[in-house]
Amino acid sequence: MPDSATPALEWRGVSRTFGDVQAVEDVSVAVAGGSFTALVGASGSGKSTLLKIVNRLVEPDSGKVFVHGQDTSDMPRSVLRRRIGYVFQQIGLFPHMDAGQNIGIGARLSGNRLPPERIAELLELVELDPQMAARMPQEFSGGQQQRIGVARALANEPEILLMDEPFGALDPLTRDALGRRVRALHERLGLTSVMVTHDMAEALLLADRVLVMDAGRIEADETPASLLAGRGGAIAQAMVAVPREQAKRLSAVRE
Ligand SMILES: Nc1ncnc2c1ncn2[C@@H]1O[C@H](COP(=O)(O)OP(=O)(O)OP(=O)(O)O)[C@@H](O)[C@H]1O
Repeated sequence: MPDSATPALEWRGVSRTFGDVQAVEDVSVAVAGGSFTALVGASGSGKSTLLKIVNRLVEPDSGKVFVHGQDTSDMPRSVLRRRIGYVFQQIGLFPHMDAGQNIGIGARLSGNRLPPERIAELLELVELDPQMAARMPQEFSGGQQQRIGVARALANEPEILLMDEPFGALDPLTRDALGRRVRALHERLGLTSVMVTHDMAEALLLADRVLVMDAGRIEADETPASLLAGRGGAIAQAMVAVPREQAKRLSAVRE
């Protein structure tokens, strides 16, 4: 039975190569239930692969993933994916399906149908008008589309929400607002969330814990406060320096 001492999610000695590329190398991390973790790193550092291994979009070469102490390699993929909501990079809505059908796709794939009232409830959860269920994806802005992506990920009432660069394609204002909304939803629904981002400022502002990846390995595992106090090593500090330098340069701008 799950209990609060068992991590909600754990990678244990997980590795994966693609040809000559070591995408993920011997990663062991345990994520506490109810926490919001950011996975930060340069392009190609292995963040997406680490996330995809959780719901078995990618299988590891070695190592295992546990959800509430249960070995995921023993679970049918459909059962695993019902317990884990996944927000894809580049939104990934089906263009020929309306918003409601996109939100209900997980249920449909497992032979069920989400009732219209549940679709309306999910749209309201991400602060969209329930009347919008019949609109096609291209009739929404990028930020609204990504909110539909979040509603879709939450449709099965998952315990864990994985987000792969969810705000990557959005303008900074929308990105900031949506980040706050997602953090508020995380609290309200009692989720365990892991979010991949390139953006250290976003990670520092939204997460309880920041994992820094480099060349397939976790190079730092710190709280935002600890990173801002200078800990986590050279790679993490080089990433923290970017928003800090920008803030300094902005505060030096005079009329
Ligand atoms: N299906 C695949 N086939 C071949 N190589 C892959 C595949 N998926 C990932 N890789 C390689 O593994 C490495 C890690 O990729 P991954 O997508 O996990 O990195 P990332 O940190 O998420 O990058 P980004 O921030 O650009 O999305 C990269 O060198 C990538 O080219």
